Amino acid sequence: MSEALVVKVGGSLRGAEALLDELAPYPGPLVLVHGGGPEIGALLARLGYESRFVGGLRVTPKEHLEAVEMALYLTGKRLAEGLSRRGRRALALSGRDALCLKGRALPELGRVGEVVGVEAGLFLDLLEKGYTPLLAPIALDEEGPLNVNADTAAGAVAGALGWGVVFLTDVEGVYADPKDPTTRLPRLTPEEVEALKAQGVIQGGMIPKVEAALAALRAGAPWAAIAKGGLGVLGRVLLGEAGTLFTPKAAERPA
Ligand SMILES: Nc1ncnc2c1ncn2[C@@H]1O[C@H](COP(=O)(O)OP(=O)(O)O)[C@@H](O)[C@H]1O
Ligand SMILES: CC(=O)N[C@@H](CCC(=O)OP(=O)(O)O)C(=O)O
Repeated sequence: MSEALVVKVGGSLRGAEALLDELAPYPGPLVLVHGGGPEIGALLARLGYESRFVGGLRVTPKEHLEAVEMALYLTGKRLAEGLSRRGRRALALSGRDALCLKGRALPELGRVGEVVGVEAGLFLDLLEKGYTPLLAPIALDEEGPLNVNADTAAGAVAGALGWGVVFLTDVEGVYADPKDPTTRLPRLTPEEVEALKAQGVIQGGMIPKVEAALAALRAGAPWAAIAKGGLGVLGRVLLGEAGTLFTPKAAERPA
């Protein structure tokens, strides 16, 4: 239970003490990627901006980008402090640090991007020195910063490292009925995901999450899982007792 993991910490979970209590003592190496959707939305609203989402992605005009970064970076620093206070020394970074996330713009969404390059060596160097990297999902292209969905960023980082990835969120996994937590699907293959998307079962913020899980597999991650944040979740995911597990083929299980 000390496998190296990428863990994505989702919007609804930040500030939850239980999550920090779960992540801080995890015995293996962790690279963390955090979101900040609610914080970004709140800051944009205070500035009088409204957000529009397309396929679960926030349309980000250039004039919104500064607020997106400010909200994400404060979120990251708070998380880093919380983990560090619990004995896991964490450094809050973004793709602008050491140019560690390279992006490609999706111009129809403004300054939104996908990830095309990950400087995985930086994360390994920090881990070797005893620091846990905690990454905000901002990537760079030649014009500057891009707002990347945090699930997308986590999937790319997991692919580059070749590690399993757990997307922690506010639901137990993918549900067959989006409103009914008793309908959690314990495992999904890429083919099954496509069918659920076509049926409209996978909606909203769950779309970039499952797409990130599948992208991680394509990029080299051995497995990916979506699970609800809380005490004990990482161990339960690794035992196959919690969450929705994604593998390239139905027969494969995490190590
Ligand atoms: N089939 C589904 N199963 C579970 N949740 C779903 C499904 N389709 C859509 N969702 C929604 O996706 C949300 C998780 O995505 P999101 O809010 O973006 O989380 P996070 O902020 O943690 O990244 C859930 O709270 C739920 O409302
Ligand atoms: C392009 C895009 O949608 N970026 C996201 C980045 C933060 C994020 O993904 O936060 P959660 O994990 O909390 O949803 C956004 O602006 O909300």
